[in-house]
Amino acid sequence: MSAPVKPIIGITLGDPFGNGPELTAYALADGKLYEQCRPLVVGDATSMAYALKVAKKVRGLDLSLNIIKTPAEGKYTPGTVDLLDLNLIPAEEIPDTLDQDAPKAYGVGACPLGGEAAFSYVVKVIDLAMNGEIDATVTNAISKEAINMAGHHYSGHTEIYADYTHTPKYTMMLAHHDLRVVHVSTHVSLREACDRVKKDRVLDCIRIANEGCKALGIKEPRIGVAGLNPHSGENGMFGWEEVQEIQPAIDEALAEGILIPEKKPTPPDTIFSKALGGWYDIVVAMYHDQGHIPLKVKGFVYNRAEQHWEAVEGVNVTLGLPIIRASVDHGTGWDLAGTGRSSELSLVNAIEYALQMVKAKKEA
Ligand SMILES: NC(=O)C1=CN([C@@H]2O[C@H](COP(=O)(O)OP(=O)(O)OC[C@H]3O[C@@H](n4cnc5c(N)ncnc54)[C@H](O)[C@@H]3O)[C@@H](O)[C@H]2O)C=CC1
Ligand SMILES: O=C(CO)COP(=O)(O)O
Repeated sequence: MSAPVKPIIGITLGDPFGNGPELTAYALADGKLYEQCRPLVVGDATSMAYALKVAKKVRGLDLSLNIIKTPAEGKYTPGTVDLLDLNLIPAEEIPDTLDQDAPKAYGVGACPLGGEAAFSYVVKVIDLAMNGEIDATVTNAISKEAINMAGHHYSGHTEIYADYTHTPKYTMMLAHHDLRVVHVSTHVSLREACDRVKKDRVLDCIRIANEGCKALGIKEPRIGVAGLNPHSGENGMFGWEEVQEIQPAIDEALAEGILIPEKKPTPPDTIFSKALGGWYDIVVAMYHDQGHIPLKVKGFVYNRAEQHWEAVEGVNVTLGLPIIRASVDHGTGWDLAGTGRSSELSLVNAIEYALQMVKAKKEA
């Protein structure tokens, strides 16, 4: 019997002056990954080649680069990084500090060149997935400032993916192992976020959260729905959104058979402690930081005495798309990018999540 065909996971390099290239080198240095999938990097050969040299210098890793034009040309064997080269970053644009004892941060930060390249990698990987040439996509961090400097007016990957896949209803999920959260709104001001707490959007997010958990193989997802105001408003004393918008959305979701154990908005200050205690498979948060802060408090662990991040874990998944997208949940890490001292855990988590979704999709 022939071995099953392994899924191709398209991984974008992210901003070429950010941490994506070196994290990709570290994640792909794990030969075991190749037992489960065929990783295909979408980016620039110049950036990847420099990151491989950093990986060799800092961690002693010996990886070779296979520059290809189509996914079919990949070797997909441990020790080789297969890269679809979009050829947008000239080698001389990459600050080279390899002759020093420890490589220094690029120090370039957000710029139109990096933004244009990062945006192009994302568009390319979406295109490959939409055409069925790859099975899932995983993204490294882009800088919102840089893509906007390059003239691409999006607030992040989520909106780019939604636009290029023509998806009207979607939401951002963050996950740290079994702790998951989706967001009613993301990159808008806090004032605007409050205005966006509307029954229809909350209901859409509950439905997408339910389907998203099923896409991860969870048969009967249990959903916690956060309130917006302190103590969920105390029946209008501290705001009416729970009464006027969130409860009606919950009632409709319950009528559709969706499992919301508490049947009402849960006070936001305790919902994540309950989620950690196993009350829900996923939480619906009312705005960006309500969901992001608890997930990053759990996933980002800083050792102040030794002055370094011990863990930067967590995954960002866009739910509601016709294709699979999982991502690191940290940013470009400008202060460390280029030094080889960033942690690849979040990228490894994202690849694992993408594989879990590919498997659940096949079994559905
Ligand atoms: N997934 C994405 O595409 C995201 C992109 N961003 C972008 O990243 C840029 C910088 O944003 P910041 O708010 O500074 O967040 P950041 O996550 O880049 O950095 C926050 C802190 O975490 C550290 N850090 C980040 N990733 C790390 C890793 N893998 N290993 C070790 N330490 C790590 C950084 O060095 C910094 O001290 C912005 O332009 C923003 O648009 C921010 C969040 C997510
Ligand atoms: O900035 C992020 C989370 O705050 C990541 O957003 P995107 O996944 O949309 O790029």
